[in-house]
Order: sequence, then C-alpha cells, then structure tokens
Amino acid sequence: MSVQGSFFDDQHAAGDISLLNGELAYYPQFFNKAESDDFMRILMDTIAWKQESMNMYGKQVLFPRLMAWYGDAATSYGFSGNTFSPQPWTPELLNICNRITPVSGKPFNSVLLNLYRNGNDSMGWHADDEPELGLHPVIASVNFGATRRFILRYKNDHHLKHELALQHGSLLIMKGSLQQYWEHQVPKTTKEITGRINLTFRFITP
Ligand SMILES: O=C(O)CCC(=O)C(=O)O
Ligand SMILES: [Fe+2]
Repeated sequence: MSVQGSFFDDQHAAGDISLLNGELAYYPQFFNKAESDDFMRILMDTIAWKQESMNMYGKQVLFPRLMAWYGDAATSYGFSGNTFSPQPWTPELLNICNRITPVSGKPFNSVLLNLYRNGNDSMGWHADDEPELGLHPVIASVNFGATRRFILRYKNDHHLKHELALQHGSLLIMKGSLQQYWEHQVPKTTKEITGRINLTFRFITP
C-alpha cells in the first residue's frame, strides 16, 4: 500500500509508526465503510460471543467485554487461567484473514474476537506475550464499530506512551519487539458510544 499526502489531508494515508523497541503499522481505512458496516452486522449476529471469567486473587471475575476464539483445530490458547479451544473459521473471518495476510507478510492460524458492548467495556494493561505466540509475534488487529482509544505504554517507563484512535474499518499491525517492551489497553469511556468489535489475528505455535 502506498503512502500519499499527509495524515491531515488524506484519510487513506497509512503508515509505519516506529516506537522505541517496537513497531506498529496503522491503516485507518483498510476496509471501506460499506464492507465494514456489513462485517460489523454479520459478526455481531454470527459469532458465538461469551462473557468469560478469569481467576483474580482466588476469585472468579467476569471479563468486562464479550469474547470468542476461532481458528485452526490444532491451536489452543491460554491466558488469565483460561484455555480456549477454537471454533472453526467462519466465511467472514477467513475473508478478513485473507485480506490482511498480504499486508502482515505472515500467516495467521487463529483469531481472538472482543466485543465492547458500550463505553463500560474495556481491556486492561497487558502485552500479548504468551509463549505460544513466539518472541516477536506479528498480530493484526481489525476494528469495526465505535472508535476507541488504544493506549500503549513502555513497560520500563510508564510515562512513555503512544495513543491511537482505532476507527471503523481500520487495521493495526503490531510487530517486532513491541510485545516484549510495551503494554496496551483499551480504557473505559463515559462517552455515549455504540458497540465495537476488535479481532486480533495471531499465529499460535500448534
Ligand atoms: O480491542 C483492542 O483494540 C485490543 C485487543 C487486544 O489487545 C487483545 O485482544 O489482545
Ligand atoms: Fe492485546
């Protein structure tokens, strides 16, 4: 994809964002409005959304969002005391995966989906650094629905931050040593907003 114009006059401008010890690439309008609207509606209706719980200091606590896990049968994924077995790929998930793979330059065999029902749903600080993702994972994050803040902070200096507003139809690629040195979060907001779906495509060592 070519980069033309400035970020201010060309909404299609896309590009690499180089951080200290980490790399991002952001494509604000990777999917056009019509196809993004379609994906949002179809994913809302066809994905097996569930509110999972995690063990926190000996107590079961509900995740503040709905989740789902899809991918190749051989992949399974553990975090926060859970092990997820994937549901088989749906046509839309395969379609999205096939569209983003040429940009990521790496194949994916699974996708974690998150549904933020409103501003009260969120995701806390974490890095996607589980061993089954490998040392320098390429993770492709696709966004439909309401724009949400995506904040990164440097693990060794929390003052060092970078923020993006992930919009409807956007693609964010996280790569290099980003997960090793940075954490990210999607904070709650008091704004009246509609739902948002985020998909993170990953390659899990089978
Ligand atoms: O919703 C987002 O933008 C972030 C999702 C995320 O960080 C994850 O699934 O690990
Ligand atoms: Fe993450």
